[in-house]
Amino acid sequence: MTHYPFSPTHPLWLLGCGNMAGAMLARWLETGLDPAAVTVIDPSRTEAPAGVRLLAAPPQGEAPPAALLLGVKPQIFAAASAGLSIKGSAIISIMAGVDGASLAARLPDASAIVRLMPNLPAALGKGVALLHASKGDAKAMADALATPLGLALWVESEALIDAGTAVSGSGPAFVYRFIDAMAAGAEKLGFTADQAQALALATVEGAAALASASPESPAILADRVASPKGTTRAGLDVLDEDAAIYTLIHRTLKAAADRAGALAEEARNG
Ligand SMILES: NC(=O)C1=CN([C@@H]2O[C@H](COP(=O)(O)OP(=O)(O)OC[C@H]3O[C@@H](n4cnc5c(N)ncnc54)[C@H](O)[C@@H]3O)[C@@H](O)[C@H]2O)C=CC1
Ligand SMILES: O=C(O)[C@@H]1CCC=N1
Repeated sequence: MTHYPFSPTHPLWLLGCGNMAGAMLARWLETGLDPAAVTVIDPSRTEAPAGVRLLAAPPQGEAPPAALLLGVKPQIFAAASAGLSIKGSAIISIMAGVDGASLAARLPDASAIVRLMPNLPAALGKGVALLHASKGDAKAMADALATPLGLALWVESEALIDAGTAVSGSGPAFVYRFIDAMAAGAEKLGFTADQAQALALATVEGAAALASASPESPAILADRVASPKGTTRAGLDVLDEDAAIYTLIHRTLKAAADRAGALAEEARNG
């Protein structure tokens, strides 16, 4: 169980609680966060986890929360945060792109601002949380929120949050695409759709688990699978032709990271 620095009199508010903030909240509650310490502000939710207060709009006339998690889309951040009273609160933003300077300009009364870039496997405690301190000191609070999500990693350079948004924030989608492509290939080789998906998923899960447990790098492990003149080498020769897979993944990550920069601009104009 994690010790969370929140209570009904020292609360955590979530502004926007959809896919990502919802996954984080589920994990926090599962690991000991007191639901009575949490308020979800989200106009399209009809229910919240047991014991969590649900509001359609920011409460008026209440003391500011200890921390406010920004879980809305970057494009609606400006509209959604208007009228929020957060004097002295710590802000934890999971929004892609929106930089610390924009957050500070929009929420000047915040005592501290942390950018936290999570990913969806956080729901299982197998996610990644990249963190960057933009203003003030909310390290202990942010650590308490990040650690139960999986790997928590602070970065000095804010640019690495955009880079990490591409690698670990968006990354699960790229891995899912690989699994889907492997399953589609397996179907073409004769497996049923169900068999193909099960094979692809179990292979990726097992390969990742072994890579985690092994002192060897993934590059070495690939060579371990490949017997000289065997089946794996024949397949790797296709993936490696003109560094095809490296080039494709680099272009994929670059496009995602560049989009984070563009989102920042859209949020500023939103
Ligand atoms: N989905 C993912 O895997 C990841 C998402 N993020 C970031 O998380 C944020 C949310 O993304 P998702 O959860 O995927 O989107 P989502 O659309 O599932 O969640 C956004 C939530 O904001 C709510 N909302 C809309 N207007 C609001 C308002 N005026 N006040 C309060 N709440 C309002 C919506 O009802 C919705 O529940 C984005 O900024 C995104 O960049 C970051 C990392 C990973
Ligand atoms: O696609 C997006 O913009 C968000 C940020 C990282 C994952 N989902």
